[in-house]
Amino acid sequence: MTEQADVVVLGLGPGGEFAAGALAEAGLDVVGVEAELVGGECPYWGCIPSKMMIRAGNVLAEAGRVPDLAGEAKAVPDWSRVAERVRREATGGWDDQLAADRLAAKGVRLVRGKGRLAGPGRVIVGDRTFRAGRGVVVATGSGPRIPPVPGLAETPYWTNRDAIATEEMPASMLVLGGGAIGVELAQVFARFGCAVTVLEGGDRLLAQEEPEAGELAAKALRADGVSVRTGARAVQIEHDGAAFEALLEGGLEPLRAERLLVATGRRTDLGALAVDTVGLDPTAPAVHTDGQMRAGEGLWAIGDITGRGAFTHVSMYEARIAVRDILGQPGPDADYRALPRVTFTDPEIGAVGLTEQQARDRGMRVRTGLVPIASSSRGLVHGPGNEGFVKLVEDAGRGVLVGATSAGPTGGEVLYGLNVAVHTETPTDRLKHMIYTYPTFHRAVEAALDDLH
Ligand SMILES: Cc1cc2nc3c(=O)[nH]c(=O)nc-3n(C[C@H](O)[C@H](O)[C@H](O)COP(=O)(O)OP(=O)(O)OC[C@H]3O[C@@H](n4cnc5c(N)ncnc54)[C@H](O)[C@@H]3O)c2cc1C
Ligand SMILES: NC(=O)c1ccc[n+]([C@@H]2O[C@H](COP(=O)([O-])OP(=O)(O)OC[C@H]3O[C@@H](n4cnc5c(N)ncnc54)[C@H](O)[C@@H]3O)[C@@H](O)[C@H]2O)c1
Repeated sequence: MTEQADVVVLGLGPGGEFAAGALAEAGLDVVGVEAELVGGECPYWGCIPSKMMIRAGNVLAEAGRVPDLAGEAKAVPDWSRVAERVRREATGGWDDQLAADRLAAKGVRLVRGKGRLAGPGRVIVGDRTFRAGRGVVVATGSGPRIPPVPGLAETPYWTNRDAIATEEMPASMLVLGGGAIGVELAQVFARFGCAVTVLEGGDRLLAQEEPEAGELAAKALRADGVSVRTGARAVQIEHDGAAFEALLEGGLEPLRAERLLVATGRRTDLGALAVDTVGLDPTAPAVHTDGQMRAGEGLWAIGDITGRGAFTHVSMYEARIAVRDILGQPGPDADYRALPRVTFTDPEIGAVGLTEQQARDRGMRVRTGLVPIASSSRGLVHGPGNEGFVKLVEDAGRGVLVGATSAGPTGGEVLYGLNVAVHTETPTDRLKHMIYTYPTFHRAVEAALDDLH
């Protein structure tokens, strides 16, 4: 027998959980389908536990700066404290009962299981079929992309999930991929005494950001003892029961490590969702949507599955738009010009909008301004750990910022003002004539504006 609902939300990660709750609170009959844990990747194996781990590593690094600034401090890393905090405070022991109860309190009917589409407005979960009167929201997120390196699939490699859940700090770890996951976790593990090597196939870390950001990340990782190998690819991976061995392109000396973390990007599986039953391409890497997150008649898609940036804030942003649209409330289209992101290394690397190269590739006449944090008053005050920079990218034709990077001790927080500037297209001439608090890290923005050339 087909069960009726107004809306079925498929996947209850940050976007799906928000959408399901908001639609139910608005009075709709909502079924939320979740295959694993209500809350998705972010609270259990992503943002929250990884940032707790990073916080712990940063405290150790700060302790290491005490002798230069304040006297003596002895910090003895103990991973069990971090693992315990991740277990207790972040993930509740990887138990989603609280989240499930919260959703139920909002009126959502939670259905546990793997769902798939079965034609317009229809979702199958196990032996149950649901018919959604208003529509279906697809919010099934992404999983790790495992590269086809010979031998890798047969080894007990780690993904982010194993690295986040580990109770033991390995003696050594090889990280495949120098993107956000690779660099954040490499630094944490190194700070807890693990001998880490990052193998990045491209010519720099954080390839989606400014080259200066990749250089800074590499310098920071090396300072923590990480071996950073860019332009390096494994051609064969083996595991002998005790350790991994990676044979490298070019016949370079093989690398051995106790653990191997695969952090080479994310993937979606539209085939498994049977998107062909609603007329979409099951081989596509993402679900294409319009500005109101519509992917078809009575079909919305939000989060990692839309391919607009694998970030929790993108998923939540898109969820708000979809909720509004489903409720028939008018609102602006999704706008990704000022998409912000922060890589939570120490120093933090915040960025918004376009990189210099992306702006040039779009045919803009570009001016850039760049100032190191260390040369600012606040950088001087801060002392050790003051590495970073502010880089601005201006569309000189329109006199507005189209991109910016703020790297430094609080780079992610400094980003906020730049995010507003790019989003609102505030003329750079107006930005130049405002008052910047002294002595803050964000005051480097004023100097970078003066440096535009
Ligand atoms: C290590 C790590 C660190 C990260 N750090 C940050 C960060 O600091 N900041 C940030 O913004 N982002 C970060 N991210 C990215 C962030 O976690 C994701 O972008 C975000 O979780 C995506 O949300 P989502 O709503 O698309 O769904 P997801 O969180 O991917 O959840 C999707 C849910 O759908 C369920 N599902 C999938 N298929 C089905 C199905 N067929 N039926 C039923 N349920 C299904 C899954 O079980 C899952 O619970 C990090 C990711 C990782 C891995
Ligand atoms: N702070 C944050 O907001 C945060 C933190 C972690 C993850 N995330 C999100 O999760 C996404 C996934 O992170 P990620 O780091 O896995 O992916 P990524 O796409 O950011 O980086 C993957 C890297 O792996 C490299 N690579 C691919 N195949 C390789 C191979 N065979 N050998 C060596 N290198 C290879 C790529 O060149 C790339 O630089 C990010 O793009 C981001 O959206 C966000």
